[in-house]
Amino acid sequence: MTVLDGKQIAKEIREQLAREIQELKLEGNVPGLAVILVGDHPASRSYVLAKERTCKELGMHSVLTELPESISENDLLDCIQSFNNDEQIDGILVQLPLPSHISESKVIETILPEKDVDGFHPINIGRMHAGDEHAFIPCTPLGILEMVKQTGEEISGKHVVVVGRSNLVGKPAGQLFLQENATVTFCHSRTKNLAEQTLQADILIAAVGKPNIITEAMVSPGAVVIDVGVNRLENGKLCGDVDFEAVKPKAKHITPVPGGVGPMTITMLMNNTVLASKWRKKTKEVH
Ligand SMILES: Nc1nc(=O)c2c([nH]1)NC[C@@H]1CN(c3ccc(C(=O)N[C@@H](CCC(=O)O)C(=O)O)cc3)C=[N+]21
Repeated sequence: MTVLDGKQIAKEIREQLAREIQELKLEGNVPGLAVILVGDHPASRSYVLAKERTCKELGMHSVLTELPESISENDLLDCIQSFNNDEQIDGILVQLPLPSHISESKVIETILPEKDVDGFHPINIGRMHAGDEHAFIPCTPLGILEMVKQTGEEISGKHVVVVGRSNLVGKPAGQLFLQENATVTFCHSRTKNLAEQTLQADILIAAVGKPNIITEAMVSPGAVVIDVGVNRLENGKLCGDVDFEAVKPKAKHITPVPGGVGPMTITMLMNNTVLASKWRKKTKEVH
């Protein structure tokens, strides 16, 4: 059994990215990320600050815009437009969730698809489903795939069971593994016998948002278990969807929370921003 160290894997990828960014800089191309935070939810704020810190650490250009909770939808859309038109900005991320008076889909659809490093724009979702190599793939699913690849386990032909079907994690994660030639099953709150499904998994991805929903009896021996849950307990501690201590002895590889998928997510955002910068530069050269 191995516990997959997301922090360490993320660090190695960031070192590689830092080298790539140095080379891009020599060509006069500095990847730039704009992060927009609406309101001052403490957890969102700390994620956003972590994103900015990582940008700086990698030598990227970064701009953080903090807007009040009361901002109108139109003013937020204008702010996005100004980054769409900003030549120094390759990637735009609007931290979710947004206040209820603002339409998330309007916001996402205002971001230029070429700068949508979250991979949430319908154009990128469509490109990803079509297997287009110029799709931005959402950061958490990308992080999950990287962690599974790190184990050296073959993915092709394996049975991946995804528990959770959110647009941000569950759905794109399943799609990504389908593209890697896995057989994919999606489970959710209406799934009849959840354990019957999860016991079929060679690779089990838990992305529900409920502490300990995946128990030891639901995991088959030797499975790879990826825990995407980010649950804040009353005592302030962070925990995943998997009963980690009980499942650990049964799994071949398992990710902890914290220190698993979370750190990979931010690193994949940096990866997507570097890609955005390279792709945009190429298009400019062609035209
Ligand atoms: N537009 C948008 N894009 C996102 O990618 C996005 C978002 N909105 N809204 C919120 C979720 C959540 N998310 C996380 C990122 C890193 C950790 C992370 O690094 N977690 C650390 C622990 C951090 C802690 O202790 O709080 C860990 O798991 O080790 C967690 C969660 C990105 N999200």
